[in-house]
Amino acid sequence: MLTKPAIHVTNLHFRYQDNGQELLNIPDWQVEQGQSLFISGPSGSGKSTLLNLICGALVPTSGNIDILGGAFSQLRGTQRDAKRAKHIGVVFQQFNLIPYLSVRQNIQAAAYFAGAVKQNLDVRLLDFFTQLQLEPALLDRQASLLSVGQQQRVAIVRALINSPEILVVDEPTSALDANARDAFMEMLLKLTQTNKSTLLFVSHDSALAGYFEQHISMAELSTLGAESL
Ligand SMILES: Nc1ncnc2c1ncn2[C@@H]1O[C@H](COP(=O)(O)OP(=O)(O)OP(=O)(O)O)[C@@H](O)[C@H]1O
Repeated sequence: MLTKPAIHVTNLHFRYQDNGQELLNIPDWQVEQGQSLFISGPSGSGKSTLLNLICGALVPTSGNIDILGGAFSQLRGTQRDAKRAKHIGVVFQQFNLIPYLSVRQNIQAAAYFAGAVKQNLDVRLLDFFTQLQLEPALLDRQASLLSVGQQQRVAIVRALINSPEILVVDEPTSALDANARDAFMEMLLKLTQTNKSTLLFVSHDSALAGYFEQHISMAELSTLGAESL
């Protein structure tokens, strides 16, 4: 059975308004559903920018990004926000938890923005906490009081709580030592496989590529489909 690609990028060009140079030029690129993909590239090559475009925090200067077979980057802001909340989980480099809210409130906020506060939210929360070896008592702790490792795991729970089809992860291991990094990667891969999510993971650390089914560099992305233009 043919399934629609999780992500389809066509003729994408991107430049920051206050920075004249074109940063991204991706002619034609698809990511299939369920795939785990590692995107590497040196610092400044546009990895975080690409993820921000895919999750709709930025819009292309020109070109299109479709998500799950439907328009995404072309949608108006609120529609795009709603589609992101429903279908895309994001783990940022700095985790971006809301510091003055409790862990539970941080996760509930993500469920709320997806438009469906699921009845079994608490059950799912506790299940994730068990899998990630997080104490349930942490649920009522203020997010600013968590250790870096705890913040990272809570950020994963928040990203996965709505069972998104697509999980986008930006360099989450830079603050970890080698053992903690390996444990984190195994946990992330296991959770995304259980969830059957498409995983996009960016890092400048090519040592992590072995965890993924596919690996592409930012330089290769710029040439995909170029011959057919
Ligand atoms: N808001 C912005 N306005 C203007 N330029 C920006 C902005 N954000 C990033 N840039 C520039 O765009 C380029 C790509 O940045 P980006 O953060 O996407 O790269 P990266 O590959 O993720 O880097 P790193 O591995 O260091 O995180 C850099 O030159 C950066 O200075």
